[in-house]
Amino acid sequence: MSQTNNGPYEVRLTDTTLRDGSHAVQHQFTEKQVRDVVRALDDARVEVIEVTHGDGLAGSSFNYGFSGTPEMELISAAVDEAKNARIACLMLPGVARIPDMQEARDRGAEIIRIATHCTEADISIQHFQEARNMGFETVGFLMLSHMTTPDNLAKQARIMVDAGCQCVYVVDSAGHLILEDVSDRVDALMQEIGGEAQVGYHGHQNLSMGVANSVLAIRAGAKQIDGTLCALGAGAGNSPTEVLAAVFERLDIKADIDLSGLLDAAEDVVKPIITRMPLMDRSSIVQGKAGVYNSFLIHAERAQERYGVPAHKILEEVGRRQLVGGQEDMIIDVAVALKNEGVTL
Ligand SMILES: CC[C@H](O)CC(=O)C(=O)O
Ligand SMILES: [Mn+2]
Repeated sequence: MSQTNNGPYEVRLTDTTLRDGSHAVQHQFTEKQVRDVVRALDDARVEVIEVTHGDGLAGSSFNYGFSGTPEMELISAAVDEAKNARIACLMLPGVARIPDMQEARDRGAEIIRIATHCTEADISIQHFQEARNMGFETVGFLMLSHMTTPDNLAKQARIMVDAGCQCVYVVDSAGHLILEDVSDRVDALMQEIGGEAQVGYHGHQNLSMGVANSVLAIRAGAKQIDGTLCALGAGAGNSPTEVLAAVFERLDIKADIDLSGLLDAAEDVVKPIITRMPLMDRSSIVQGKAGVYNSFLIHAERAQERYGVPAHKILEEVGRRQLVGGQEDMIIDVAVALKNEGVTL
């Protein structure tokens, strides 16, 4: 049962338009776009801006999709452009390696966010230790957090904190969590690590819950919240940063953000860049309902084109099989199996 902390609440917003939003533009952000978005976010007093390939450092690959511009160049441009904001990078152990973190650090990134599946925190231990040695501020991402219980999630958070992590996020990678699903998880983490580290929340919009879930996360003790401008992100997109800021103002949640600057950033800087608006459509709602990793949407759509099997049917079966990040190739298996069963467009 969730325990609600009494306010007033104070949070740090991390904008991940230039990392999670990278999925929505097929990893084709240009240096100019990165500079424009960083300048707009920085002017609106956003404290942390994440810049990396959508699948994290070294994500540019045949499997995940190649970057249009090398991410290290984008990181340097972001560092150069930001006057006050600090630049964060995300990495998945096994996709990126410790030297990749070092290069991001050398280029001026100050925060590293290390992501693992929600039951696999142990693979991040050496990365947190090394990150602290490099002088990074550290954040842990427990992805697909709906796939384990609040108690187990708290045990995984403990592993990250013991390794040197300073804030562990409940990451709703599938946009599957609803209300108390979030506050119960944040609460469990607060009880386990609250005295030593912060708790954060990263939401997706599949079931239209990103902003409401963020508020409940804050009321349960979360101090770091993620969003993206115009909700630009994998699958259905993320909790929109500009909506979070507006709701925070209404609820007296202190984030020290310039709301009108953020609205301009969303409308005038990010909207014109978007080639594909994140939508709560059939496929992404199915993802939210079935608990499917948002980054799988593009892969399922590609499989639809290639095998003539509807993407939402593929995603439903992916949910049934409980596939997790890193198993993108299994989407092909699912498409072929459904085709053989006669499931077609
Ligand atoms: C590549 C890491 C992953 O996509 C992190 C994230 O944003 C999520 O799980 O939602
Ligand atoms: Mn995400």
